[in-house]
Amino acid sequence: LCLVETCPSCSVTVLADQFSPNTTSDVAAGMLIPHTYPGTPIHVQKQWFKETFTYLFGISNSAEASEAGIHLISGWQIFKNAPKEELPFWSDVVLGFRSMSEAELQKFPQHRFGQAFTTLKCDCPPYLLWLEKRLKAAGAQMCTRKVAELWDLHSEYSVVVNCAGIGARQLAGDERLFPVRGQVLKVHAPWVKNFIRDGDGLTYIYPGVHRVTLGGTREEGSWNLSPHPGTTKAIFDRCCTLEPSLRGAQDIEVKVGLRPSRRCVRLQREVLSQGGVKLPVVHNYGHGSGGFSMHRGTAKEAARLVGECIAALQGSLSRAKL
Ligand SMILES: Cc1cc2nc3c(=O)[nH]c(=O)nc-3n(C[C@H](O)[C@H](O)[C@H](O)COP(=O)(O)OP(=O)(O)OC[C@H]3O[C@@H](n4cnc5c(N)ncnc54)[C@H](O)[C@@H]3O)c2cc1C
Ligand SMILES: O=C(O)CCC(=O)C(=O)O
Repeated sequence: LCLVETCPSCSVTVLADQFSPNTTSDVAAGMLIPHTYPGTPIHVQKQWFKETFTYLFGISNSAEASEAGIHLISGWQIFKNAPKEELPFWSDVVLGFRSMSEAELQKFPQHRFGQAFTTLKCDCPPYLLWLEKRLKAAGAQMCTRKVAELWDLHSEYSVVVNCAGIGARQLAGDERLFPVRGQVLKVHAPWVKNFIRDGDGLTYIYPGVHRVTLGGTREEGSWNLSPHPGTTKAIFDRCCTLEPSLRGAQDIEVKVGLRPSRRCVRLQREVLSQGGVKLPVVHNYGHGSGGFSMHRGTAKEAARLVGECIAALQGSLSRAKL
């Protein structure tokens, strides 16, 4: 969508073997809480987060908010021990970041420190459907197709953007990309209004418009997409320790997704070439635990790189004419 908006003269086709609701992005809680990519400078990560926050904040303040599933949400991140950094790099991007008061901490007797703030949340299938609707309205084609090799696209398209998530491991032959399995529960508990996140990142309660997401797990290297019943019970018990009223939650649905993890998001141009024929590719994958938190910022950079590819193609065409 960002590409269509940046380069309205491009004709865009989205190829995917799975669309919503069958992608990793549909499993996510969709919270805007950044994770740190060790291989990317912090100022770049902050910029991606800020661009994403600003974009979604605009939607949350518009008449589209409900259909897009975007809303502000307030809550607490709590710690048993003092956090490594008192002020995370994103503390001045979210709204009203502050230390929790003693009175607030009384709700969490096992935790001694906490941060309170307001951030944004995307309700995942509705947000993805809203993006898809806007893309189609802008004239983009959606096509269900598994791509075996990026090169297979060279005769049909001038530039390829690779946003294949964990699928990029095979598609781009990238062994630095690995799955971090996450199991979550989606439950009906409409009385839960605030988010609660244990600072260890393992246990979280994220209320959305219709369902509350309870998490979670982070299992590096696991490709197993089947829910594990023992893990479901453990997640539920951990969340009930933080928010005992969840014992009354109903309609528990279990979801598993594979976070496409890497030291840094791969946002890069590459030119594939065979027998003198060239295919420019822009990679935009490896968002790990932060795909929602960073998506608009990384999409803007990917769209800028596509602009460079188009300029290079136009340059070589005019040279060929000369
Ligand atoms: C349990 C869980 C909770 C999460 N919670 C959050 C959160 O609260 N906040 C946050 O910021 N992030 C969260 N994440 C992370 C987030 O979900 C990911 O970073 C994000 O979904 C990655 O998006 P993507 O578009 O790169 O990948 P995907 O959503 O997996 O999309 C990749 C697309 O490429 C297609 N594809 C792949 N290979 C091929 C191929 N060879 N041919 C054709 N199509 C192909 C797929 O079918 C799919 O359509 C969570 C992840 C999990 C697992
Ligand atoms: O880490 C969080 O709190 C948000 C959820 C998430 O990003 C994840 O489970 O990967």
